[in-house]
Amino acid sequence: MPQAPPAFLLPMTPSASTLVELRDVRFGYGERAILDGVSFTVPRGKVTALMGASGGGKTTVLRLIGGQVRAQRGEVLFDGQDIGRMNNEALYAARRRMGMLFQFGALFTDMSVFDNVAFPLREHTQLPAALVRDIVLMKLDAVGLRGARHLMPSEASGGMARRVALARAIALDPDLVMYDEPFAGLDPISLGTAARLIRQLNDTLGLTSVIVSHDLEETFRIADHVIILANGGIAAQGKPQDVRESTDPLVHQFVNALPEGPVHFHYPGVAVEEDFGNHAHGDRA
Ligand SMILES: Nc1ncnc2c1ncn2[C@@H]1O[C@H](COP(=O)(O)OP(=O)(O)OP(=O)(O)O)[C@@H](O)[C@H]1O
Repeated sequence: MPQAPPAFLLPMTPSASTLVELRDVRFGYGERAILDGVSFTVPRGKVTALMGASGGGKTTVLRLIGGQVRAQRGEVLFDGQDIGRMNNEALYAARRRMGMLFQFGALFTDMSVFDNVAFPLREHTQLPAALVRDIVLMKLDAVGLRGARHLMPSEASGGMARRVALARAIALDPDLVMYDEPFAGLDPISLGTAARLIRQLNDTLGLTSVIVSHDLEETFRIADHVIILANGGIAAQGKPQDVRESTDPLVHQFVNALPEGPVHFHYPGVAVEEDFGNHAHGDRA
């Protein structure tokens, strides 16, 4: 009997409803696995929130999708193609379809708001200056900052800077936008504005959004799909309401922000009675 070809040789057909899929992914820095056996899908056209305790590997998932790191096992599919098996050319092409907004969305401080948003267009396209100008103004308009184009980043508030970074992230009309902690450090009003903007841009521009955030309330409000990472795997995924009502102890601890539960407050170490008053270990710290 002829043997079936190995799974990775089978052609992958992009799914109409899924833009990103992780299948049984393992990844660790060094020996320690940060993610082990992680599988989930990011539905096309929706806002997906990736949540979980600090250090649980959320940013690492974004880096796997962006191809900054490669899975040590399993597959990370973007529109049906395995990011981990792409050559540099294919990877750059895939990345051009992704907008990334990392923590505090660092702007180039020596460039105006306009030039910050124009940067990816000038860098990655041959568009004439007049068209670049129109696109930049359109993107700035989408985030409510067309009038602020001449400002330097130092003249913008934290919330405004975040919106400029967002305009820059969508400059090349990506299919996917990934946000790492888009609400960190924002006051409640700017936070609400940023959240609504993410939702609105997702829907009006036909994007797919992935948000890594610790802000439960705001994130649950705007997300269609929530994935909770814990202990290297997926603790829960589904509609925000379903996840909120989960009876799983770990998910319950997380969505109710309880200090104790399956996720421990203490970093693993020797027992407290072994550590205090015992100088035999010879620890200096
Ligand atoms: N470049 C690196 N080298 C070694 N370890 C790393 C590196 N980057 C991250 N880690 C470790 O990997 C784990 C997961 O990090 P990651 O940033 O993905 O978590 P996170 O869920 O995004 O955390 P947070 O919510 O605090 O941002 C952490 O324990 C972190 O210390």
